[in-house]
Amino acid sequence: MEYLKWSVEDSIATITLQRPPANALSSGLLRELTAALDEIEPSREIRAVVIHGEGRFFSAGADIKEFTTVSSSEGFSNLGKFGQDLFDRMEKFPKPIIAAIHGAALGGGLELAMSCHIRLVSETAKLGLPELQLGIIPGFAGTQRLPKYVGTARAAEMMLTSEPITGLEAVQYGLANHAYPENEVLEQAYKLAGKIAKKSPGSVKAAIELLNYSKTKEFYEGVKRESELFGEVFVSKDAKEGIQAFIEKREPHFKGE
Ligand SMILES: C/C=C/C(=O)SCCNC(=O)CCNC(=O)[C@H](O)C(C)(C)COP(=O)(O)OP(=O)(O)OC[C@H]1O[C@@H](n2cnc3c(N)ncnc32)[C@H](O)[C@@H]1OP(=O)(O)O
Repeated sequence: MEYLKWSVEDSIATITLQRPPANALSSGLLRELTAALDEIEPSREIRAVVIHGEGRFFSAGADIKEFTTVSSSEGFSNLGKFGQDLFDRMEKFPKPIIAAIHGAALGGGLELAMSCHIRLVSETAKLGLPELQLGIIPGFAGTQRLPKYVGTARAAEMMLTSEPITGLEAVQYGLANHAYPENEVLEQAYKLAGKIAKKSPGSVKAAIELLNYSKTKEFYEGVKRESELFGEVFVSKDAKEGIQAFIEKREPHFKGE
C-alpha cells in the first residue's frame, strides 16, 4: 500500500495514514482504506482497530489539490458518495474502531474520525469542518454526523464560520471521548482498545449494530441530499475561487456566482 500501512499486534490492528504532508484523503487513500478494512473484517484474530495519522496531523481532509482534476457536478457527487459509503461501513464495522487524533482532523479528516466508534484527541488538536472557506460544503456525511455529536447550534457555528475547535472543546461538546497531551494519545488508544479486545467479539459486534439503530431514515435522506448539493456547489465559480485561493495560500473572494 502507498498511502497507509496497517499491522496487527496483541489482537489490535493499527491503521496508519501515511500521506505527507497532511494525510489528505485522496481517492487512492480511500481505496486503500477500503482494502485494509476488507482484510481486517473477516479476521478472527483482530478484536479492535486503532486509526491514526503519521506526521503533523491526523488528516487535513479530502485532497484539495485533487479537486482540480474533477470537473462535473456528477463527478463530485460520486466522490462524495464514495466517502459517505466508506464511512457508513466504518460506523457499522463489526469491530470497534478508535480514532487517535493529533494535530488536525479537518473536513474529510473529521468526517473519517466521526465515523469511528470512539475518538481520543490531543488537547490542542484542531477539529472542524472548514469546507465553506473553500466555497464548498462537507461531503462525507459531516453535515449529518456533526450535529448528532455536538447539537445543531454548535454544528451550525462550526460549519458556517469554518473555525475549528480544540481537542479539549471537542470533549466538552461530546465530539471526542477524552483528551490527552499529544504524546499520550496513541498509548491511551491502545489501552482502551486492549480493554475492548478482552470482551466477547459477538457481544461487541451486537452492541455496535444496536448503536447504529440511532441512525434514522432522515440520516440517509440527509446524506443523499448532501451528495447532490456537494456536486452542485462544486461547479460554482465560488468553489473554483475557494480551492484556487487555498492552493495559492491567499484569502478567497466569493462573489456569489
Ligand atoms: C468531502 C470532503 C471535503 C474536504 O475535506 S475539503 C478539505 C477540508 N480541509 C481543509 O480545508 C483544511 C486545509 N488545510 C489547512 O487548513 C491547513 O493546511 C492546516 C490547518 C491543516 C495546516 O496548516 P499549516 O500548519 O499552516 O500548514 P500548511 O502549509 O497550510 O499545510 C501543509 C501542507 O499540507 C497541504 N495541505 C493541507 N491540507 C491539505 C488538503 N486538505 N489537501 C491537500 N493538501 C493539503 C498544504 O497545501 C501544504 O502543502 P505544501 O507544503 O506543499 O504547500
